[in-house]
Amino acid sequence: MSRNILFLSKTINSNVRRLCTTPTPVQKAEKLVLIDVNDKTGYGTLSMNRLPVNSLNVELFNALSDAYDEMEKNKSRGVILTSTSPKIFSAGLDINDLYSGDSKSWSELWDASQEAFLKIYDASFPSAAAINGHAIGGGCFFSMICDYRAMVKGYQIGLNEIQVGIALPKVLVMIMGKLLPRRHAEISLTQGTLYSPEQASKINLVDDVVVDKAEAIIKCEAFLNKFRKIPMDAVNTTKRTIRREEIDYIRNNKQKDIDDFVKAVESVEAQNTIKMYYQALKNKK
Ligand SMILES: CCCCCCCC/C=C\CC(=O)SCCNC(=O)CCNC(=O)[C@H](O)C(C)(C)COP(=O)(O)OP(=O)(O)OC[C@H]1O[C@@H](n2cnc3c(N)ncnc32)[C@H](O)[C@@H]1OP(=O)(O)O
Repeated sequence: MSRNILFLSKTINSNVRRLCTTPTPVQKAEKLVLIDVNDKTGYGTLSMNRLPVNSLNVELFNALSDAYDEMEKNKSRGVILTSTSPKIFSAGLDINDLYSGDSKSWSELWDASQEAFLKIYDASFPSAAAINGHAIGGGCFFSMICDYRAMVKGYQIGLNEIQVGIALPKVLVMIMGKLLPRRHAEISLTQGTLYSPEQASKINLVDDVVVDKAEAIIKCEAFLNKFRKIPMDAVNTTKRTIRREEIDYIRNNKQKDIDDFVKAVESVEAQNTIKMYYQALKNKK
């Protein structure tokens, strides 16, 4: 093919691609959390759908909160939290927002994250995480606040905030400190360790290691089924006793917790590290 024809063919192909992919104004935006309720079991599967990596921003936090509100309204028997991505549960906070934000946008981000945290952690039904891919930073955290975790082999999980340059927010420390044996929590939080599912299961970070998403869903359903014969009021009262410290901390210190987060993100050291981390992520290909 001559160079001119090759150029023409590339141009046509790229125009056709553009015509096929450019959304028209009438097209609806994709929902950030897809809800699928199983009529037989009464369980709702909530799939995070902010592709490619389900990075957590205000809109995704709000969509999670709204989905939980809907589950509460419909008297759900349980939720399975997962993702539509074939290989990522969630890559944590949106690094673009950490990199390019300001104190107002970081306050809004943390405010929305607190709301989503409370909806999930203080829900009146159990949540099980089907971790079908990498669960990093906030992605790991949102699986940790579910009542159960099944994770697919071959991916990584952990709270790596320290590597991104952010001092660990208090509620993350509280929850990891309760879930993991003390020594592992300390190492994990201060070094930002990422684990394979097999390693994570040895330190209580995940409950079961599975081969694929289908098996993760089966395990989650089996976990939720355990509550079918137990009165939910008794379960919820007990759960709230266990979780009171973290819930009260956020409810009673909302603004201080937001201020602490903003302070941690806006420090010069954190911003330099976030910038380097962001650039390394973009240059890795
Ligand atoms: C009240 C309390 C509530 C608490 C709420 C939350 C607490 C949160 C606290 C902590 C902060 C964090 O979460 S910091 C973020 C930590 N996350 C990470 O470090 C993950 C970084 N990403 C990766 O390691 C990898 O991308 C991956 C392993 C997740 C996937 O790798 P893969 O090779 O499959 O894909 P790419 O790396 O090519 O990524 C595709 C695409 O996505 C962009 N990307 C990835 N991660 C993020 C992110 N976190 N934010 C924004 N964008 C992200 C990446 O740059 C690629 O973009 P381009 O295609 O444009 O290059």
